[in-house]
Amino acid sequence: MESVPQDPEHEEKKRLTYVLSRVGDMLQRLAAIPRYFNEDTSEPQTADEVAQQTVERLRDEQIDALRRSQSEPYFGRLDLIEENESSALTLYIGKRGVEDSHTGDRLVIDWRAPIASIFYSFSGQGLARYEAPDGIIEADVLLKRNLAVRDGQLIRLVDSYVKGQENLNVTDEFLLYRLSEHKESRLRDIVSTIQAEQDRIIRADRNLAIVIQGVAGSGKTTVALHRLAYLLYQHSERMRTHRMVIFAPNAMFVEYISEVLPELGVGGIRQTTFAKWALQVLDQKVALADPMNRYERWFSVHKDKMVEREFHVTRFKGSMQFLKQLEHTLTVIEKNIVPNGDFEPWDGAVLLESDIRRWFFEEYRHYPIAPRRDRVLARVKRYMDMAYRDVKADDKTGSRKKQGAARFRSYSKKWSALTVYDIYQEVLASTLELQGFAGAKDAGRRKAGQRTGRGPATRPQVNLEDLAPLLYIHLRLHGMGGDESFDHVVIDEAQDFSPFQIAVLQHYCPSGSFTILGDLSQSIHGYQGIGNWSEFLDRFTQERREFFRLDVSYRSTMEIIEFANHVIRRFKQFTLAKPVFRSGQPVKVKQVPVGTRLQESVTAVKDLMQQGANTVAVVCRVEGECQEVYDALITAGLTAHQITSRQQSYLGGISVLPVYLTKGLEFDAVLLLDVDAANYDDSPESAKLLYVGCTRALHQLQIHYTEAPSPLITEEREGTVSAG
Ligand SMILES: Nc1ncnc2c1ncn2[C@@H]1O[C@H](COP(=O)(O)OP(=O)(O)OP(=O)(O)O)[C@@H](O)[C@H]1O
Repeated sequence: MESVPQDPEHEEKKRLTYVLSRVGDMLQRLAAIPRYFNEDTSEPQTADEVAQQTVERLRDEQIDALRRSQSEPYFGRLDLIEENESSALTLYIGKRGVEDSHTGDRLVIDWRAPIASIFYSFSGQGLARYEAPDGIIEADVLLKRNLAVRDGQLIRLVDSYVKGQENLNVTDEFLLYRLSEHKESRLRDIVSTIQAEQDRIIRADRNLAIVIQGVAGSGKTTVALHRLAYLLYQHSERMRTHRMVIFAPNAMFVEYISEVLPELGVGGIRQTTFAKWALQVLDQKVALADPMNRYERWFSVHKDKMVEREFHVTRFKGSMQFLKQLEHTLTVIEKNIVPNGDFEPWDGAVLLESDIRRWFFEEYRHYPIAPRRDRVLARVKRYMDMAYRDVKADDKTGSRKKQGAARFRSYSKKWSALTVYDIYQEVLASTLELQGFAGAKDAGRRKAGQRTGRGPATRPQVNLEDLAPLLYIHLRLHGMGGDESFDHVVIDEAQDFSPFQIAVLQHYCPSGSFTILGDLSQSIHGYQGIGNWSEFLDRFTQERREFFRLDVSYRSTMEIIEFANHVIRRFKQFTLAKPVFRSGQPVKVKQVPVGTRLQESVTAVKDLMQQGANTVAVVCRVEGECQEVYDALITAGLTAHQITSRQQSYLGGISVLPVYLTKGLEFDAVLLLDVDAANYDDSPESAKLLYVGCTRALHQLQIHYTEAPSPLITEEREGTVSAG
C-alpha cells in the first residue's frame, strides 16, 4: 500500500504548479494558431468556411475551458487501488477534464466521469464501487482530499479520508467552510461538495422520470442543474443541449440560476417559464393576463368571497378530470367533423360522402385533425378542378366555375372551424356549468377570455392555468413540430404545477426523461398545484420513475432552520428540514411601533449590511406594501431594488419584495416585516408563506411585527429566539 505523503501541502503546491504550467503551455499553443475566420464580421459562404468556423469555435471553447482551469483546475484528489490492480492511481478531480495534449496524460478527471463518483459516494467504510461502462468496479480508497484552489493558489487542504487513520467525518469541515462563505447574488455550482444523497440524483438513470421532494435549501435546484451537466456528458449522443429545457417559476428565477450551467461548461440549454414556452408554442395567439391584481387578492389575509371559487376553478382546470373532458370533446369534434352529404360542385358532378370519409378516417388518419382537414379539403378542391376540365368547353360564361367555387366555399364552412381558443372557451363554459360552478358560462368567458382591446385582431387574455388545456387542444389539432420535442425536461418548483401541465409535457418529451423537483411545504400556489407527489408519479410506469427525498438543508444556519421548522411544526403534513451543523446568530424577533415601522426597517437593513450581508431581502406580506418600504430605503440613501410580479429581474444587493415572490431565491440576510397575527394567521397557507420567507436566509433572519406577533412564531422555542 502506498504511504500518504508526509507534507501534503508541499506536495499539492508542487502538483498545482506542474498542472498550471501544463495548462499554460496548452493555452499558449492554442492561442498561437492563426485565425482565419472572424465571426463578428463574416458569415461562412462555402463548406470549407463552415468547417473552418466549426474548428475555430471548438478551439475557442477549449481555450475558455483551459482559462477557467487556470483559476481552479481541480477541487479534489482521490488515491485508490482498483480491483485486480497492484498499483495505486492518483486522480485529481475538477469541473472539467484536462488532458495534456502532448503526453496524453490525464491531468484532471471530469467530475462527471464514472470513477469520480467515488469522490462523492464513498462513505469511509469498506470498498468503494463505481459503475464503469463494462460493469461495477470496486476500489480500495487510500485518500480523499478536498482542495480549495482560487486564482491558481492553493488556499485550503482538508483530508476527509485517510486509510488506516481514524476518520472523523471531516467532509463536513470542508462543506461548512463552503457554506459559511457569503454568496454572490446568483446561485452557483457545488461540484466540490456534492453530498452522497445529491450525487445519487445527479447520476440517476437517463430514462427515468425522477421526482424529488426536498426541504427548503436542500439543493434541489442546484442538483437539477448538475444533473443536466451530467446527462450531457454521459449521453452526448442522446441528449442535445437545444432539446433540454428547465422550467423555472418566473423570469427573475431564470436570471438567478443563469450562471450555474455556463460555469459547469454547459451552454445553450433553454431556461424559461412554462408560460413563456406555452405562449410561443401557441404562436402568441393568446396573451397572459397581468397576475399582479390576482396575487394581491389571492395572497391577502382577508380574501374576498370570490377567491375560494376562483381557487376551485383554477384547480379544476389543472385536473386530469378536465383533461379527460377535453379529450372527449376533441374526439367528438373529430368524429363529427366530416359534414353530412356528398359534395356536388354543380349538378351532375358528385363526390360521395363515403369517399371523403375514407380519406379523412383512413388514408390521412395519421395526421392531426387540422392538417388532416386541410388535406381532405384540398383534395375535394382538386376533385372539383379535375371535374371542371371535363365540362370547361361547355362553360363559356364561366357560371359553372363560379357555382363550383361558391359551393366549395359553403362546403368548407360546414367543416368546424378549428380555433384552439374558441374550442377551449366552449368546453370550459359547458364543463364548468356541469361541475356546478354557478354562472359558469360567464365566469369561464371572463376568466379565460377578456380580450386585450377592441376588435377581432386583439389577442384574448388568459391565465397561467389556461395554458396547459390550450396546449393540449393545440396538440390534438395541430400536432407537434419536428423540432418541438424535448430530450429532457426539468421542472423546478413543481409543487405548483398541475397534473394537466405534466401530462402535456409528457407529450412534448416522449422519452419520459424528467427531473421534477419541489417541496410540498412550500406549495404556496396550492390552488393550482398538487397535494401529493403521487399525482405526478402515477403518470409514469413503475419501471420508468423514481422518487427521491432530500431532508437536509444546506442553505441556512441551524438557528434559522429551527425557527422555520417551528413555523410549520403544527402541520403534520409538512416535512421538517434537518440542518447541517452550522451555527450562526439567533433569529431576531422585534416589536416595532406602527409609527416607527419604516424607520426600523431602514435601521435593520443598515445593520445587516454592516455585518457583512451582500444581499438583503426586505419582505412584505403583499406587493402593495412594498412601495413605501422601498421609498423609505431610497430616502435613507440606500440602493435598493423593488421586485414585483410585473417586473422581475434580480439584481442582488437590497431587494424589496412580497413574500410569495421570494420563492427559490436566497439572501445573506432576510428581514420579514409585519409578521403580525393579522397578517399571518395560524392557517397552513400563512404558515407556508412565512416558512418560505424564513428559509430564504443564509446567515441572518430578522422578524418585525407591530401589534401582536403571528401565532406561528409565538410558542415556546427552546431558546433560539431572542426578542429584540
Ligand atoms: N452539497 C452542497 N454543497 C454546498 N452548498 C450546497 C450544497 N447543496 C446545496 N447547497 C447550497 O444550498 C443552497 C440551497 O440550494 P438550492 O437553492 O439549490 O436549494 P433548493 O432545495 O432548490 O431550495 P428551495 O426549495 O428553498 O428553493 C444554495 O446556496 C446551494 O449552493
